[in-house]
Amino acid sequence: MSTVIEHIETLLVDLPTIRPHKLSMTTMACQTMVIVRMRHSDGIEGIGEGTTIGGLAYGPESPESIKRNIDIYLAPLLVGQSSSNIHQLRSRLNRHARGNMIAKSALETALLDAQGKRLGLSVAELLGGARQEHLPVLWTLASGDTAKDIDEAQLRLEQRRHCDFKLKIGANSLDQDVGHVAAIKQALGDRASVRVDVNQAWDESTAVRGIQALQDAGIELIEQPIPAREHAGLIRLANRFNVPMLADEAVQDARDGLDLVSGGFSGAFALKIAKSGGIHGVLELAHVAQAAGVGLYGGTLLEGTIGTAASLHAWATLPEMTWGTEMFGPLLLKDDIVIKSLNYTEFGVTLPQGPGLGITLDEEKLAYYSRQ
Ligand SMILES: O=C(O)C[C@H]1C=CC(=O)O1
Ligand SMILES: [Mn+2]
Repeated sequence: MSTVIEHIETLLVDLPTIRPHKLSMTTMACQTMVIVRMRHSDGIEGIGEGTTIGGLAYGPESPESIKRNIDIYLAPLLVGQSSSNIHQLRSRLNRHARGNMIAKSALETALLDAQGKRLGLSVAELLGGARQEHLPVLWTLASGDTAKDIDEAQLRLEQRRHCDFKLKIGANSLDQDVGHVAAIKQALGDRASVRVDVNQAWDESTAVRGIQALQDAGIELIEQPIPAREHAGLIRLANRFNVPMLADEAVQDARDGLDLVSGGFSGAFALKIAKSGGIHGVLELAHVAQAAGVGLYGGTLLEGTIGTAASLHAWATLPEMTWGTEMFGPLLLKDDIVIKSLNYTEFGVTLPQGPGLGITLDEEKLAYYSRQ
């Protein structure tokens, strides 16, 4: 008899951050992850993670909606189904439930983790094999204080932890933001690549002024300067400036990617398993980008170790990414819920080894940080 999905459990896990993390739409002191535990009839458990930023501040799914929608709508679509045909299970979820991409991503991760454990293969091997085992990782400077950000960057450089930095701007006035970014770039000089993420905070005319000033200050990449839906505006900005644009909230999946490139967008796409409903969806977007000559960037919604590992297995199957990755989520958290944390060395992270994700839950820590 074939293996079936027997039970799906979801847990809300709250982990404090090492310092306040200030974005244009929220300031985080804690990260909430939805952890999925999926038990199969052969005794194997697959784990997955669905995580967003700042409750409902970042996007239309909150941790609580992810958990409830899995429990009430998505899990019943999977329980009793055969475990191993992941494409069929994805179609079933998409046929019966719209949206909920983060929830779907968490479930697909758990399916892939279980299938890998069953076959004795890593998730990257299930996807055809890893082309890279060590991926570059940037760090986001977002303490809200210029001097603190400079100290943090110097330390990360000395530790050989990170040499690329992304600054979160858009919460303050344009002049304040430009002053902040230029001061950090000047302090770090050629030792570091400095990029910004505006998280949709500007309108197009503010963006024109802001990007010109940031380009003059030596900033290397401008992420999502204007609202997600303004594709035409993002294309205009990409064509107007030498500094490249990185589409993040504007590009959820392959369809968005196709719209942008067919409209004349150039630059790069931030890939996130959470935006695209999981690993297969995000690889579809990556393939559109590759075909169109758009650069790749491995993005995060600040997931913990499970979601970060799942993303790394996906990125590992791609050729070297033009803009590296930002898979630093676990480093922003004070503690972890896994036995062995990811290994960050030499300005990057190593792909975890072993069957499935290569990650084992720490039951005590999980119980301690889980919401009652
Ligand atoms: O890119 C985003 O919009 C979300 C996230 C990634 C890094 C970070 O600090 O926030
Ligand atoms: Mn972003």
